[in-house]
Amino acid sequence: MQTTVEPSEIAKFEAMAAEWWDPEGKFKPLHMLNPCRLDYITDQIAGEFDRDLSAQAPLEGLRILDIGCGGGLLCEPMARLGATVVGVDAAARNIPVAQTHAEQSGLEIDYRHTTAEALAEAGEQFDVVLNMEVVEHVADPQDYLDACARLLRPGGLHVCSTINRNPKSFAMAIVGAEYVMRWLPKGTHEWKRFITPDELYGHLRAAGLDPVDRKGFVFNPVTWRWSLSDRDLSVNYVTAALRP
Ligand SMILES: C[S@@+](CC[C@H](N)C(=O)[O-])C[C@H]1O[C@@H](n2cnc3c(N)ncnc32)[C@H](O)[C@@H]1O
Ligand SMILES: [Mg+2]
Repeated sequence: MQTTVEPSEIAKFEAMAAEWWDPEGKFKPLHMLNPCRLDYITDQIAGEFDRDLSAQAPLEGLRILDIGCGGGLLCEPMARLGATVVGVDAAARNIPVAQTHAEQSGLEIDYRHTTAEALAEAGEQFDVVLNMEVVEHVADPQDYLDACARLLRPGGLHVCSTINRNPKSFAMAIVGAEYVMRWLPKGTHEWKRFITPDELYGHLRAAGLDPVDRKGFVFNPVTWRWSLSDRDLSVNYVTAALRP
């Protein structure tokens, strides 16, 4: 079977699997980004599915796939909000780490070691596909996004974040994050795998989705916080797209 998994990329995540839930560990950047990206994700879901986020379990009844879920940093808050969550990762070692943490948190999440292609082949369908910080690690972004799009039911929402490709993103996401701040192990990201927002919109459209929104994730070194930006998509950014 054709696979969009890049073995050298998966090996990097296998080696870091034990650190997923350490806020000061190798996934510190994702822990810092989590509140900001959760705001974006929940707002998009609430808008698309007409949910009141102040309700008790606002995402109840929604079936959400977190593709490339890692340790489950997004699966857990989604499950807490009442969604039925399937977390899938191509790195086998992430799965027991995610499962153990969910059990300790008293959450029921269906974690699986598989791929988007295999799920699509099996005919699985979701209301929402979360695809956060994965597309810059796959073998072929278009083939991968084609499979992700097939996993959405008509009217479904696809949220996808990645890193832009330009001199600034090289300075910030690679030199800054890996060499200066040492937030990430050296070699975590390859600049040539980064994707511009227009390229990503092109891939999403080619996969049969309608892009409806994109925003930047911007880090403020003074407040030490991430926030959403309408204008600055120069490094980290997120998109929302719908399956017609
Ligand atoms: C940077 S991490 C992001 C984890 C999670 N989405 C988050 O944002 O917290 C990328 C994850 O994607 C997984 N991955 C890479 N390529 C994949 C593929 N083709 N299919 C499924 N998962 C993949 C890696 O194993 C890793 O766990
Ligand atoms: Mg990444």
